[in-house]
Amino acid sequence: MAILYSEALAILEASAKHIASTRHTSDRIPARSALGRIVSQDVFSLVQTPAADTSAMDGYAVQSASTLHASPETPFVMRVEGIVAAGDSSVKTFGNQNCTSKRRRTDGEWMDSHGEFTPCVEIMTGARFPALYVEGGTTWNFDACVRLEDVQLLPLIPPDQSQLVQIVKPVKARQNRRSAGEDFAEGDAVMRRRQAIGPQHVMALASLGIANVEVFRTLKVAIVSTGNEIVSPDASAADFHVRDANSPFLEMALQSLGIETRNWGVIGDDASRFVDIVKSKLDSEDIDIVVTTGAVSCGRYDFVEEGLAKLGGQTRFHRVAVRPGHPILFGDLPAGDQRCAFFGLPDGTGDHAALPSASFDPTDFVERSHDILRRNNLCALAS
Ligand SMILES: Nc1nc2c(c(=O)[nH]1)N[C@H]1C(S)=C(S)[C@@H](COP(=O)(O)OP(=O)(O)OC[C@H]3O[C@@H](n4cnc5c(N)ncnc54)[C@H](O)[C@@H]3O)O[C@H]1N2
Ligand code: MOO
Repeated sequence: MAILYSEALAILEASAKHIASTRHTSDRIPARSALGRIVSQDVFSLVQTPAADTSAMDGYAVQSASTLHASPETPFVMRVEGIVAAGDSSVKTFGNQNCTSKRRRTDGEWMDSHGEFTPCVEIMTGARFPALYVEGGTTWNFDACVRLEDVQLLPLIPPDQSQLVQIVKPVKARQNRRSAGEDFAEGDAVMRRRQAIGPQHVMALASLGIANVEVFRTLKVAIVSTGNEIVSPDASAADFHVRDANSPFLEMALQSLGIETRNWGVIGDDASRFVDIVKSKLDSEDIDIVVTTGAVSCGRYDFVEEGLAKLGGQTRFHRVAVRPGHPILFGDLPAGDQRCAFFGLPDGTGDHAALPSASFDPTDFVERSHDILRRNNLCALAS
């Protein structure tokens, strides 16, 4: 007796949940090998990046407030006190020769109201902003960067060849300054559970020093074709043979979802041989779902249900009141000390894409198990 489609879905859901809950679901793997994998838990940043305020441009770190009156008519002149590049922990000052403070031009032209040159520091893109700079009792806060292109170099001044630079418009507060934590602050979510890892995530994780991620285990699906008449696609085939078209289709369909597949080959219409092969394969490898094609109808050689029982498996449903795909069988069977899911798909090429999820996320697994029915065009309920 066939059961209703809705009943089949309910059974599938309950069994899939049960199976999923008894199997280990996630792996911890290097982020750099995790492309396409699904994270099984939220990933949070433990640090901030950038780690410190950095310059977004090559130019000069200046105190913006002191440049307020810069204009083409009244250029604002600064003396370059040092240089800082990405990777430097502090400013390299030009030393005594170039850094003697409070030098004055006799005409006072390039001095501030105290008769001193305003300091600045040459800064490279990505360099940390210099800390507060104290010179002769004055504290300078280099809060902004003026681009190299917006600065004019003036002739070096003897005797120590100090470099003076001038600008002709004010610099805005924090101009060209990237804030610490601008990309990620400490505690920010980098990825959310069930997100697929893309190249951009690998980049973000790398920038935060997160080397390993917890991902849902990739589902492993074993595929078995049944039938004495079935031969491999590359075999020479007599007119009573049928080339195995189902397993290549299933392999490709599953692999396109990132699922690992194992092809256990063609097994003739022989329940005992089926039992031996499936048992020894399940003993040697952790498989989540076994999918067979053929041999689920009611003919003399349709042995799959019998084979499943001999393996200690249980049929949860066999035959759903829908066409095509009417004789579909679903159950589970022992696999080591756990149980794995079992789908016995009916015959014909192409009309059954058993497409469970790429990952062993229990919720996803259930949804994707439904797809096995849906993609079989089983949605058209038969009466
Ligand atoms: N008396 C009844 N007979 C059938 C019924 C029924 O209710 N009463 N249901 C029919 C329906 S519906 C279907 S669907 C099929 C299901 O048959 P099986 O799943 O048992 O499949 P087989 O008999 O093994 O093969 C049928 C057909 O498909 C070809 N085949 C099988 N495997 C492959 C493969 N890997 N690659 C290519 N082709 C394959 C096989 O050679 C047969 O031609 O049962 C109806 N019968
Ligand atoms: O159920 Mo069958 O041919 O109708 O797939």
